[in-house]
Amino acid sequence: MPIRSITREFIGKPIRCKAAICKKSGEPLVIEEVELDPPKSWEVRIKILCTSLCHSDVTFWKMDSSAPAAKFPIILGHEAVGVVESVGEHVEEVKEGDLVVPVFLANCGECRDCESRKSNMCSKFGSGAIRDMPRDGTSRFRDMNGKVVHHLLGVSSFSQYTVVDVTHVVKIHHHFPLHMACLLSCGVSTGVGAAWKVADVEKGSTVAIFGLGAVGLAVAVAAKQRGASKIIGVDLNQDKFEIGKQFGVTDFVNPSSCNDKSVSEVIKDMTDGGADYCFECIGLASLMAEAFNSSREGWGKTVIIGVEMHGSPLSVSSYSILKGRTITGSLFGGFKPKTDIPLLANKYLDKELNLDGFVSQEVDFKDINKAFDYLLQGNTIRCIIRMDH
Ligand SMILES: NC(=O)c1ccc[n+]([C@@H]2O[C@H](COP(=O)([O-])OP(=O)(O)OC[C@H]3O[C@@H](n4cnc5c(N)ncnc54)[C@H](O)[C@@H]3O)[C@@H](O)[C@H]2O)c1
Ligand SMILES: [Zn+2]
Ligand SMILES: [Zn+2]
Repeated sequence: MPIRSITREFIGKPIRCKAAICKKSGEPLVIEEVELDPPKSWEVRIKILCTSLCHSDVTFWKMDSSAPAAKFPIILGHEAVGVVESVGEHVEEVKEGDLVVPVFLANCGECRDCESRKSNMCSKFGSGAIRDMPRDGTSRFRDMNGKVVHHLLGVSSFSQYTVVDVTHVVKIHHHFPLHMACLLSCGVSTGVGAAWKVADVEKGSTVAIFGLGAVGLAVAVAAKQRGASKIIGVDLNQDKFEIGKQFGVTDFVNPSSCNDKSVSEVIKDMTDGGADYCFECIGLASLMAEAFNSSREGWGKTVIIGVEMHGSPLSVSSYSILKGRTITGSLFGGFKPKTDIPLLANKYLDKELNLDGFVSQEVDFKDINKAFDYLLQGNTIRCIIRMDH
């Protein structure tokens, strides 16, 4: 049976499937059977075909169990592609068999923010139901003892099936390559959007990217496509220079080889006073400040993409801001998922945007913990997790 096909026998009923459950902060995921309810009104049940590990999953995985936002057991995973198995009442946008990308950011299309050109922060459903379903705050997953298992970021893709609110679902062309669709679900779209929509990088500009994971490399690809003259990668992993060159990185700074200078001083020297655009794609407040300090006085713009791993506050000098530098941030690169993912998909198909090279490993679902090992060891860009069905 082709993997994309769906069976109709569970429509309207709970379905039993395998999910990788995170039972405690920082512990390996455990693959177990769960029961998943049918979709309620405005919800979509999706058969996940493949998923991948974004650093934000690791941040939630590591979150201290005593943190107010922490809820265990939980099903992580928010970068994925799948096929619609069934839909709840009022769902007209997608139907059984459609290929869809679930996204952590809601896009209702009707609220003030969704209607504004200036925002992608859907104010009706918020910036991601961090836990459980956005409309009623309950979970659709239970373990075999009937105990609730929580959702993450409105997606929970580390499961053979998941239920997602329709505002978090984007339909894509049925023949679109699965791995690429998976990448567009979070990391790659986020990086491209940050460069194109948030920073609006222009031809000839200088760019500094802190962190050359999938997100940072996507910033590089997008900055190159806009004609940036210098794209400086900053990473502790020296191998990322050679890797980065394939994505448009032209220069490299390893913070551990800066001797007595700070990274920002080195970048200022390399850019005749500071980079036009700086991006933080790691998730550490100290590096967000360093990125900001690397930006040029007068017009330098810093975009925060990283999710601070420890929740630490950011401290920058107000005098630096007086000198005309700006600092901003974005979720999902400022893109509106429902309109911008299909646009990016078309740009990829039309060869206007080269997104090859992001998949560095593939593992079977049963080996999902290997994806965590690769990311923690720093030798991955994106690891695709193939779902078995
Ligand atoms: N804002 C959003 O919407 C959004 C979306 C996706 C990911 N993110 C965040 O973006 C960040 C990057 O995600 P990713 O999946 O590309 O991560 P990743 O782990 O794949 O890449 C991070 C890179 O940073 C480097 N690095 C780590 N610590 C460093 C340090 N102290 N100095 C220099 N380099 C260092 C690593 O070597 C690695 O190359 C994460 O914080 C993630 O949570 C945000
Ligand atoms: Zn992500
Ligand atoms: Zn909205």
